[in-house]
Amino acid sequence: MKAAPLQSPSLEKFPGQGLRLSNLSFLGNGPYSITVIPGGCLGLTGKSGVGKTQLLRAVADVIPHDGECILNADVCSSVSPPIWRKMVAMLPAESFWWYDSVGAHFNGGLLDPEFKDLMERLGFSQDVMEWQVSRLSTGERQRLSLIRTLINRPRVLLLDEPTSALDKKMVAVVEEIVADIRFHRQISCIWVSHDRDQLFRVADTVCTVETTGLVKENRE
Ligand SMILES: Nc1ncnc2c1ncn2[C@@H]1O[C@H](COP(=O)(O)OP(=O)(O)OP(=O)(O)O)[C@@H](O)[C@H]1O
Repeated sequence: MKAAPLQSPSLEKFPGQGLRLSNLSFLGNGPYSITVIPGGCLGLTGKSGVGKTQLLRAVADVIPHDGECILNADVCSSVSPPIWRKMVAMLPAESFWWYDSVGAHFNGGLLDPEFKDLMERLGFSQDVMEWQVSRLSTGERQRLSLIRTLINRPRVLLLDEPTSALDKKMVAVVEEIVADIRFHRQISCIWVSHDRDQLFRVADTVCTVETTGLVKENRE
Protein backbone atom coordinates (compact mmCIF):
# COMPACT_ATOMS: atom_id res chain seq x y z
CA MET A 1 0.00 0.00 0.00
CA LYS A 2 1.37 3.40 -0.97
CA ALA A 3 1.06 5.94 1.87
CA ALA A 4 -0.31 9.41 1.14
CA PRO A 5 2.08 12.39 1.50
CA LEU A 6 2.00 13.72 5.04
CA GLN A 7 2.44 17.14 6.49
CA SER A 8 2.10 18.77 9.84
CA PRO A 9 -1.18 20.72 10.23
CA SER A 10 0.67 23.93 11.11
CA LEU A 11 2.53 23.95 7.80
CA GLU A 12 0.25 26.67 6.42
CA LYS A 13 2.12 29.11 8.67
CA PHE A 14 5.36 28.33 6.84
CA PRO A 15 4.49 28.06 3.13
CA GLY A 16 7.34 26.55 1.17
CA GLN A 17 9.56 26.27 4.22
CA GLY A 18 11.13 23.50 6.24
CA LEU A 19 12.45 20.18 5.02
CA ARG A 20 10.45 18.48 2.28
CA LEU A 21 10.99 14.93 1.06
CA SER A 22 9.40 14.52 -2.33
CA ASN A 23 9.09 10.97 -3.68
CA LEU A 24 12.40 10.03 -2.10
CA SER A 25 13.43 6.45 -2.91
CA PHE A 26 16.57 4.35 -2.46
CA LEU A 27 17.62 0.67 -2.39
CA GLY A 28 14.16 -0.32 -3.64
CA ASN A 29 12.39 1.49 -0.76
CA GLY A 30 9.91 4.34 -1.07
CA PRO A 31 8.68 6.65 -2.39
CA TYR A 32 8.67 8.75 0.81
CA SER A 33 7.00 12.17 0.85
CA ILE A 34 6.63 14.32 3.94
CA THR A 35 7.31 17.87 5.17
CA VAL A 36 8.91 18.80 8.49
CA ILE A 37 8.25 22.44 9.36
CA PRO A 38 10.95 24.76 10.79
CA GLY A 39 11.21 23.88 14.48
CA GLY A 40 9.25 20.66 13.89
CA CYS A 41 10.25 17.10 14.67
CA LEU A 42 9.26 13.98 12.76
CA GLY A 43 9.64 10.77 14.77
CA LEU A 44 10.32 7.60 12.80
CA THR A 45 10.06 4.04 14.03
CA GLY A 46 9.74 0.69 12.28
CA LYS A 47 10.98 -2.84 12.37
CA SER A 48 14.69 -3.59 12.42
CA GLY A 49 16.22 -3.57 8.95
CA VAL A 50 13.27 -1.82 7.26
CA GLY A 51 15.47 1.10 6.19
CA LYS A 52 15.23 3.89 8.79
CA THR A 53 18.98 4.57 8.83
CA GLN A 54 19.15 4.40 5.03
CA LEU A 55 16.28 6.90 4.85
CA LEU A 56 18.28 9.35 6.99
CA ARG A 57 21.35 8.67 4.84
CA ALA A 58 19.36 9.44 1.68
CA VAL A 59 18.14 12.73 3.20
CA ALA A 60 21.76 13.56 4.13
CA ASP A 61 22.72 12.73 0.51
CA VAL A 62 25.29 10.13 1.46
CA ILE A 63 23.68 7.28 -0.52
CA PRO A 64 22.29 7.31 -4.07
CA HIS A 65 18.59 8.09 -4.23
CA ASP A 66 15.79 9.24 -6.54
CA GLY A 67 13.28 11.96 -5.82
CA GLU A 68 14.17 15.16 -4.00
CA CYS A 69 14.90 16.68 -0.63
CA ILE A 70 14.22 20.40 -0.42
CA LEU A 71 15.26 22.66 2.42
CA ASN A 72 13.44 25.98 2.19
CA ALA A 73 14.52 27.18 -1.29
CA ASP A 74 17.49 24.79 -1.61
CA VAL A 75 17.03 21.63 -3.65
CA CYS A 76 19.47 18.85 -2.72
CA SER A 77 20.33 17.92 -6.32
CA SER A 78 21.31 21.55 -7.02
CA VAL A 79 23.52 21.97 -3.95
CA SER A 80 27.04 20.52 -3.71
CA PRO A 81 27.09 17.48 -1.37
CA PRO A 82 29.50 19.05 1.19
CA ILE A 83 27.30 22.15 1.50
CA TRP A 84 24.12 20.07 1.75
CA ARG A 85 25.69 17.89 4.48
CA LYS A 86 26.72 20.97 6.44
CA MET A 87 23.12 22.21 6.37
CA VAL A 88 21.57 18.75 6.88
CA ALA A 89 23.57 17.04 9.62
CA MET A 90 23.20 13.37 10.47
CA LEU A 91 24.10 12.06 13.92
CA PRO A 92 24.71 8.36 13.26
CA ALA A 93 23.90 5.70 15.84
CA GLU A 94 27.61 4.90 16.06
CA SER A 95 29.73 8.03 15.86
CA PHE A 96 32.90 8.34 13.82
CA TRP A 97 36.18 9.65 15.28
CA TRP A 98 39.20 10.42 13.10
CA TYR A 99 41.88 11.70 15.49
CA ASP A 100 43.39 10.24 18.66
CA SER A 101 42.38 13.12 20.93
CA VAL A 102 38.83 14.31 21.60
CA GLY A 103 39.76 18.00 21.34
CA ALA A 104 41.06 17.63 17.76
CA HIS A 105 37.47 16.98 16.64
CA PHE A 106 36.19 20.24 18.03
CA ASN A 107 38.71 22.85 16.73
CA GLY A 108 36.66 26.03 15.97
CA GLY A 109 33.70 24.78 18.00
CA LEU A 110 35.45 25.61 21.27
CA LEU A 111 34.69 29.27 20.57
CA ASP A 112 30.97 28.64 19.99
CA PRO A 113 29.04 30.50 22.72
CA GLU A 114 26.81 27.45 23.25
CA PHE A 115 29.70 24.96 23.53
CA LYS A 116 30.30 25.48 27.26
CA ASP A 117 26.59 25.23 28.07
CA LEU A 118 26.19 22.01 26.04
CA MET A 119 29.27 20.49 27.72
CA GLU A 120 27.91 21.27 31.18
CA ARG A 121 24.39 20.05 30.45
CA LEU A 122 25.75 16.81 29.01
CA GLY A 123 27.95 16.21 32.05
CA PHE A 124 31.43 17.10 30.79
CA SER A 125 34.14 19.35 32.16
CA GLN A 126 36.58 21.09 29.85
CA ASP A 127 39.35 18.53 30.49
CA VAL A 128 37.51 15.94 28.34
CA MET A 129 39.08 17.77 25.39
CA GLU A 130 42.48 16.42 26.52
CA TRP A 131 41.24 12.81 26.63
CA GLN A 132 42.10 10.09 24.12
CA VAL A 133 39.09 8.96 22.04
CA SER A 134 39.99 5.34 22.88
CA ARG A 135 39.05 5.84 26.56
CA LEU A 136 35.54 7.18 25.86
CA SER A 137 32.61 5.04 26.91
CA THR A 138 29.84 4.40 24.38
CA GLY A 139 27.58 6.92 26.10
CA GLU A 140 30.36 9.53 26.29
CA ARG A 141 30.91 9.13 22.55
CA GLN A 142 27.19 9.54 21.93
CA ARG A 143 26.96 12.72 24.03
CA LEU A 144 30.14 14.25 22.59
CA SER A 145 29.12 13.51 19.01
CA LEU A 146 25.82 15.32 19.65
CA ILE A 147 27.78 18.40 20.84
CA ARG A 148 30.06 18.15 17.79
CA THR A 149 27.04 18.06 15.49
CA LEU A 150 25.20 20.94 17.18
CA ILE A 151 28.12 23.37 17.22
CA ASN A 152 28.29 23.06 13.43
CA ARG A 153 24.92 24.81 13.47
CA PRO A 154 23.00 22.63 10.98
CA ARG A 155 19.61 23.73 9.72
CA VAL A 156 18.29 20.16 9.81
CA LEU A 157 19.14 17.53 12.40
CA LEU A 158 18.86 13.82 11.53
CA LEU A 159 19.13 11.79 14.74
CA ASP A 160 19.61 8.02 14.52
CA GLU A 161 18.78 6.50 17.93
CA PRO A 162 20.61 9.38 19.66
CA THR A 163 19.99 8.17 23.23
CA SER A 164 20.47 4.40 22.80
CA ALA A 165 23.55 4.31 25.08
CA LEU A 166 22.36 6.78 27.74
CA ASP A 167 20.87 6.45 31.21
CA LYS A 168 17.41 7.83 32.00
CA LYS A 169 18.70 11.16 33.31
CA MET A 170 20.86 11.80 30.25
CA VAL A 171 18.04 10.72 27.92
CA ALA A 172 15.94 13.52 29.45
CA VAL A 173 18.80 16.02 29.06
CA VAL A 174 19.28 15.15 25.38
CA GLU A 175 15.53 15.38 24.71
CA GLU A 176 15.48 18.82 26.38
CA ILE A 177 18.55 20.10 24.48
CA VAL A 178 17.10 19.07 21.12
CA ALA A 179 13.76 20.70 21.99
CA ASP A 180 15.54 23.95 23.02
CA ILE A 181 17.60 24.02 19.83
CA ARG A 182 14.61 23.30 17.61
CA PHE A 183 12.74 26.16 19.25
CA HIS A 184 15.57 28.73 19.33
CA ARG A 185 17.12 27.97 15.94
CA GLN A 186 13.90 26.82 14.23
CA ILE A 187 15.61 23.78 12.78
CA SER A 188 13.72 20.78 11.43
CA CYS A 189 14.49 17.43 12.99
CA ILE A 190 13.98 13.76 12.13
CA TRP A 191 14.40 11.46 15.13
CA VAL A 192 14.68 7.67 14.62
CA SER A 193 14.00 5.42 17.60
CA HIS A 194 12.55 2.06 18.58
CA ASP A 195 11.19 3.75 21.71
CA ARG A 196 7.65 4.73 20.75
CA ASP A 197 7.04 6.56 24.04
CA GLN A 198 10.11 8.68 23.42
CA LEU A 199 8.96 9.56 19.91
CA PHE A 200 5.60 10.78 21.22
CA ARG A 201 7.49 12.92 23.79
CA VAL A 202 9.89 14.53 21.31
CA ALA A 203 8.08 14.63 17.96
CA ASP A 204 5.00 16.41 16.69
CA THR A 205 4.37 13.73 14.05
CA VAL A 206 5.26 10.04 14.48
CA CYS A 207 5.36 7.62 11.55
CA THR A 208 6.23 4.00 11.02
CA VAL A 209 8.64 3.44 8.16
CA GLU A 210 7.43 0.76 5.76
CA THR A 211 9.37 -0.23 2.64
CA THR A 212 6.65 1.43 0.54
CA GLY A 213 6.09 4.65 2.49
CA LEU A 214 5.37 6.27 5.85
CA VAL A 215 2.34 5.42 7.96
CA LYS A 216 1.22 8.03 10.50
CA GLU A 217 0.88 6.74 14.07
CA ASN A 218 -1.52 7.95 16.74
CA ARG A 219 -0.77 8.02 20.42
CA GLU A 220 -2.86 5.32 22.12
N1 LIG B 1 24.90 -0.47 0.73
C1 LIG B 1 23.82 -1.22 0.87
N2 LIG B 1 23.32 -1.89 -0.19
C2 LIG B 1 22.22 -2.65 -0.06
N3 LIG B 1 21.55 -2.81 1.10
C3 LIG B 1 22.00 -2.16 2.17
C4 LIG B 1 23.15 -1.32 2.12
N4 LIG B 1 23.36 -0.81 3.35
C5 LIG B 1 22.38 -1.31 4.14
N5 LIG B 1 21.57 -2.13 3.43
C6 LIG B 1 20.39 -2.86 3.91
O1 LIG B 1 19.32 -1.95 4.02
C7 LIG B 1 18.40 -2.45 4.99
C8 LIG B 1 18.00 -1.30 5.91
O2 LIG B 1 19.08 -1.00 6.79
P1 LIG B 1 18.92 0.13 7.89
O3 LIG B 1 20.23 0.21 8.61
O4 LIG B 1 18.41 1.36 7.26
O5 LIG B 1 17.80 -0.49 8.82
P2 LIG B 1 17.10 0.12 10.11
O6 LIG B 1 15.65 0.22 9.83
O7 LIG B 1 17.79 1.38 10.51
O8 LIG B 1 17.37 -1.05 11.14
P3 LIG B 1 17.67 -1.05 12.73
O9 LIG B 1 16.39 -0.68 13.41
O10 LIG B 1 18.05 -2.48 12.97
O11 LIG B 1 18.80 -0.10 12.99
C9 LIG B 1 19.10 -3.59 5.72
O12 LIG B 1 18.55 -4.81 5.23
C10 LIG B 1 20.54 -3.46 5.29
O13 LIG B 1 21.19 -4.72 5.22
